[in-house]
Amino acid sequence: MNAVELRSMYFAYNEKLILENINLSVEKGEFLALIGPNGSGKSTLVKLVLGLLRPAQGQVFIFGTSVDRFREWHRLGYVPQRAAFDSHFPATVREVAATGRFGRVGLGHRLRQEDWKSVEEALEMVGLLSLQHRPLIELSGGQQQRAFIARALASSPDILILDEPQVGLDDRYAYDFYRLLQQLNKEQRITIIMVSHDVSVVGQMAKRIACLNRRLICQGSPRDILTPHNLNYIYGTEYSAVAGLH
Ligand SMILES: Nc1ncnc2c1ncn2[C@@H]1O[C@H](COP(=O)(O)OP(=O)(O)OP(=O)(O)O)[C@@H](O)[C@H]1O
Repeated sequence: MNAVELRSMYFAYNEKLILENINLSVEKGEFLALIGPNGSGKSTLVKLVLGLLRPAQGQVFIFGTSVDRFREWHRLGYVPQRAAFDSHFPATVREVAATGRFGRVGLGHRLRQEDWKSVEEALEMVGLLSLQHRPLIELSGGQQQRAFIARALASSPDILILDEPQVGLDDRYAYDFYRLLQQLNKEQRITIIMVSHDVSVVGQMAKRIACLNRRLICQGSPRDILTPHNLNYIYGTEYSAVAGLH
């Protein structure tokens, strides 16, 4: 059974076609990177997988169940684009991470000891346990980013979806962060779908890459996909030169 499957999926905003005939399967335990130029529909595709948007045509399945009938949303952890965060949210790091647990226990229910244990484990994983009682607004941008990753991990998800998570992370944390993602994928078998522009990182980490530009223009192993020809097509010549792929 696939973790995620999109079948002949179309999506439009106000009659403007954004995604066209998308067929994409993500196997359980896979690490898939989604790349494509600005405005190519990557975040939109992610929102369709999360059930936040509904396709105009076609189907989305999560663990074999159509999104219309899927109820186990706590099995999906989501780290949205940084711009979507409200960094003035008046809460501590621990409280922010704990909000991720409510998908599992249900809103309005109290977190029990084992739930707090999962929250603390998530904070430990992202290296924020020692800062857990600090207000989020007192943290650096990179630390805030890690707090939101802890929130996604607090529900012990089977699928982790990250939309350009590296934006705002400085190099030191980016390295730890990518190591963490690999650990989660390899040791805990969490399926990862990551939207990223960082071609060199994607090439090292992802098992498979899908390139989007309204349609799915190619998918395959990093070796097959990250060719100068494809990168020129997706991003233009300068980009592939910067990425050192010539
Ligand atoms: N709420 C919305 N209403 C109307 N159009 C939208 C909306 N959100 C996104 N779009 C449009 O849909 C297209 C795809 O946007 P999307 O954010 O999915 O692209 P993306 O590949 O994630 O881009 P980026 O790399 O810049 O983050 C863009 O043309 C965008 O302007």
